[in-house]
Amino acid sequence: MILLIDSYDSFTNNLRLLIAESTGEEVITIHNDTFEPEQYSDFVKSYLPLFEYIVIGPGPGHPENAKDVGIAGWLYKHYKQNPGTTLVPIFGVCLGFQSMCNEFGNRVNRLHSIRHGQVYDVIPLSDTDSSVSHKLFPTKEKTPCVRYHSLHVPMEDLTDDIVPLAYCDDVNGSTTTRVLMAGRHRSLPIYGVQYHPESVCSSSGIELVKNFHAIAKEYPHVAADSPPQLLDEIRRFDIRYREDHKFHSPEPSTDTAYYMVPISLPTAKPVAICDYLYKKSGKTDFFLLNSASNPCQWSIIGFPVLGESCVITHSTDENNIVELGKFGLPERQRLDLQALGHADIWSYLKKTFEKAYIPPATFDKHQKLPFYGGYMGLASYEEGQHIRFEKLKSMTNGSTPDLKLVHIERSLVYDHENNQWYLLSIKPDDSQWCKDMSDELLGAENDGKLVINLANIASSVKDLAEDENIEFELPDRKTYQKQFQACQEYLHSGDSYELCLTTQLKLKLPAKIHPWEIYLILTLRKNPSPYSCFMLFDDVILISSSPERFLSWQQTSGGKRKVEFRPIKGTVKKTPEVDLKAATDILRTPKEMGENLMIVDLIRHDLYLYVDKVEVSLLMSVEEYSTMFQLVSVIRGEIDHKHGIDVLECSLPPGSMTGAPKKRSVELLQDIEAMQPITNGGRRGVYSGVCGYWSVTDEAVWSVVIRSVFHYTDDKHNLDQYKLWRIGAGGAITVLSEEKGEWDEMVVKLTSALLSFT
Ligand SMILES: C=C(O[C@@H]1C=C(C(=O)O)C=C[C@H]1O)C(=O)O
Ligand SMILES: NC(=O)CC[C@H](N)C(=O)O
Repeated sequence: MILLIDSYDSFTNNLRLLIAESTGEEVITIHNDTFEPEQYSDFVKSYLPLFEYIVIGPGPGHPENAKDVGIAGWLYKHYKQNPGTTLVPIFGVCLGFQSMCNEFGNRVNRLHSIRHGQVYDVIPLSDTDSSVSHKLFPTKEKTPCVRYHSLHVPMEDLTDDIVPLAYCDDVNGSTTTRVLMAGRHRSLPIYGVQYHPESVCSSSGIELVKNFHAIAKEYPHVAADSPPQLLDEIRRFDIRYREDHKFHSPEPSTDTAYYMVPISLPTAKPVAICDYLYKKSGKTDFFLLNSASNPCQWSIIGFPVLGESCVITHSTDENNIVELGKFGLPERQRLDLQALGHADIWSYLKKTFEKAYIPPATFDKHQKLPFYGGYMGLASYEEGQHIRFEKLKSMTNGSTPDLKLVHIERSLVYDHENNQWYLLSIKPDDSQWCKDMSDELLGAENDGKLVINLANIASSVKDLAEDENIEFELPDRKTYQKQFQACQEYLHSGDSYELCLTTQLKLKLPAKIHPWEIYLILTLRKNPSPYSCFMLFDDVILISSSPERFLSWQQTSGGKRKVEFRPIKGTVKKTPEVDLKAATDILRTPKEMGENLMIVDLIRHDLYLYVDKVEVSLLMSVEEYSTMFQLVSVIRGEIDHKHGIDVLECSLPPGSMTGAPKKRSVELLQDIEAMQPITNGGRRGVYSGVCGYWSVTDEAVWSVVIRSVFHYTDDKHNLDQYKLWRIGAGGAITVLSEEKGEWDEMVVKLTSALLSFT
């Protein structure tokens, strides 16, 4: 068994998998603060003998801050003070390595040229130690490896205790500096590397771990035969151990009554149908998830039933309450989650979903569809992890709606590739509605009412900008400059490697403008995108034109789930001069590729929490959108014992919206973003969260809420004749960023939504 100590990095699970795969051993991962300082000595006595060796992982911060390293720093000290005893070998990675050098008398300084997500050749030095027959670097071969560090241990004045084992050449203009990349203690079984062998772009990670494994085996320490109860105890400390995560799928039921017919509406596109229904009734009691272009094949229109369909509301302002209402009715039932036996809203959702679950086999005799009914809705940024709720203020007069899900039993699903519509209902005894809806649509099609050219719809909508009462307020530039500086300080101090700094724009719209008009203008005319949505709840309205799919999961034939993330990171504005080729040249530079790589490694880590096989199937591909070019990667895995919703829960907020490492970055961003008063204590709300669907068959697609406008009906800033709409925008700040460039990128993104109103 191997112990991995995590210092809240966003790459730790990648390291765990690398160790497990290279050695075939069980790896127990604990946080550096899983034990309190007064328990450290007991920990060493009771648990340490269970392990063949310890890996001390990377993380934010500086080894001299006791809080940043926790038990890891103490362990090195303990080894230093007890050199004669039998010690369990240690392997330190990045912060874990810096911490080792620091404890043995070395300074840890800021790097002259900070490297985050950059590939460098690691060059081994000869190790003359003849007491061990294995070496960390047995050959002199250089290997390209990824660096994520702001700090380093100056190589030129290493203490005698530390033997350098590898370095890299860092070229800066005309000067080349050697940066220490690996070392070992002169006499104790402690080794370490400064780079990240677990990154997807590092070579020879497996060999490195195997070499250390062989070295560790030569030390006299032999892992004790462990009493099973001690093993059970330590496994419970593992960061993956979660008792409440079991999910019970019911047996396939054979008597699910449902209705599903393909209908032929050759001219109708999803927006045309919604627009037809809106024009006819003046109402928008539909929820639309629309894919105007690749890479999504499907669009879904959900029809909640007035006064019947359940709407789930959760606010992080009242974390322990879930509210249940009926679509279109103001009454809500308030339930206490703890009293119902739920640890949190996610555990409630899982239990509620189990009751609604219909195995995909039920629909086998029909066309396989992504959605047969289920939930449509959104989760805000604050529904994700690491938010410090005590600092937030509500955006509304009451509590801010953070999670909204409407249960959909009636829907229309459109297959863009085959131009085929499906009408569905899983509501019992619903054939009359199905017949009426189908007659209505076929009638409209025959009468030519769905033969609406999308361009015509778009141009028939009055340009919102003609309404001179529209006002908007950009984020304050001076404050943004301060925010940018604050980010730079944290990137230089080693607290973060990338910070996705975001701001919000206040948009005052006359109350008479209908949200559907905004949807038409935004998604048809101004910013067509693959993941647009229209969601009108009674307390929050979301109109999104997102290019970024966050997470999807699908069932496979063996009852497992295939999950896929599609992060975007790296942005270039489209201009007459910047075409695909020019954009590719700009995006294939260390700055943009480093930004993307950091998020790819972070998402691999999020996914590896529950999944043992993860692959990066697309790395930094340049994609073209309406107003910009972006770098896109795809990360896939297959989950066995857990479910898609577990992956969603543990990977929110989306890494592309936080930066890395996620926990520290979210905490820092909350304070930095609070400098702009509109954010109410660094609250992002719906922006930066996710929206999408979760089918009763347990398949789902969630996109990132960006390039979107949203409105809280009870927003603190609403005025009598005006509604306050919000548009969020931001971008990843790295040490290679310039303030003006980042401000401009943020404005381009704001503008992609704001264009609808100007
Ligand atoms: C933060 C936004 O976008 C995110 C940041 C990106 C970047 O830094 O390049 C790209 C896509 C999104 O993940 C936004 O659109 O507001
Ligand atoms: N990846 C890491 O562990 C980084 C260590 C340290 N915080 C630095 O920035 O240098």
